[in-house]
Amino acid sequence: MPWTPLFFKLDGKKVFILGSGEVATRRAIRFREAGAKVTICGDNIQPHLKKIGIIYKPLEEMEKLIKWADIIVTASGDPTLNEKAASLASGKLLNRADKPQDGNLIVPITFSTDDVEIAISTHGKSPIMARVIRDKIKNLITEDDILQIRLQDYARRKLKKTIQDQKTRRRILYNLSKDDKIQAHLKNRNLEGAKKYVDSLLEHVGVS
Ligand SMILES: C[C@@]1(CC(=O)O)c2cc3[nH]c(cc4nc(cc5[nH]c(cc(n2)[C@H]1CCC(=O)O)[C@@](C)(CC(=O)O)[C@@H]5CCC(=O)O)C(CC(=O)O)=C4CCC(=O)O)c(CCC(=O)O)c3CC(=O)O
Ligand SMILES: NC(=O)C1=CN([C@@H]2O[C@H](COP(=O)(O)OP(=O)(O)OC[C@H]3O[C@@H](n4cnc5c(N)ncnc54)[C@H](O)[C@@H]3O)[C@@H](O)[C@H]2O)C=CC1
Repeated sequence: MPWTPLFFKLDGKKVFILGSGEVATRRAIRFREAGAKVTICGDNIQPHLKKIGIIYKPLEEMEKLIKWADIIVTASGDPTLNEKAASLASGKLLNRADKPQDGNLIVPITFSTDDVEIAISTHGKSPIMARVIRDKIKNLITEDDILQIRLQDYARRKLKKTIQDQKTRRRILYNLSKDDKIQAHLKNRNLEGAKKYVDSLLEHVGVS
């Protein structure tokens, strides 16, 4: 399988989107919300996109814009035009919304909270099923899991400051993740109590 999932920091990245229909608009909003500089070529200019800083350019500038961009999205309804843009984008990050297997970037369906982010792809086989599976997984994540993430974050920050050896930090963190008293605190939604208990445990190993 030539694909691997990654989380990519889009802040400041330059994105060129060909097309201005449903899919192009969805991509533009998603990339813009992640902090990218987004330019679109298309005939369906939408004022609300301009308001969030998405720039519209005429199709004649496509070649120049593809050179400028870090990421190119082909999402027009014209297969020949999409093909042309894709060939100009050779060597760059390319999302073929129209022909996924010919690009090198797939936009997965996601679900995120402050603490966890989940992305699902069916390798372009069924976006509808990607959504169904995303919703199933979403329902499996409990409040305990979220609190446990916050507690691990608390403990590992503390450990990183005081314990040099990563393998030792790892062992302690695994133990904390299985600790019955921590789990009881988290069941009672008592994150502060769990943190205090972690503080007391860490004091025993010389971490304060
Ligand atoms: C490869 C990918 C493009 C990429 O990487 O950019 C891709 C490709 C294609 N989708 C097509 C069709 C549909 N896509 C949707 C919906 C979504 N599609 C999304 C992602 C992706 N779609 C990527 C792969 C994700 C994966 O790997 O699973 C979602 C998850 C995210 C998003 O788009 O933001 C979003 C859910 C949004 C939500 O639910 O919130 C629906 C449903 C609907 O519209 O209601 C339909 C109609 C039903 C159907 O066709 O299944 C066609 C045309 C096929 C044809 O010609 O008939 C192609 C091209 C092709 O397959 O050739
Ligand atoms: N990734 C995804 O989730 C999906 C991908 N698709 C694929 O993406 C393509 C676009 O889908 P939608 O946005 O739903 O279609 P749409 O019909 O809403 O938009 C197509 C856009 O392309 C523009 N366009 C068409 N021919 C053009 C030309 N010669 N020059 C300039 N602009 C031109 C149209 O003006 C329009 O803005 C589809 O052809 C399909 O292959 C379709 C549905 C979902």
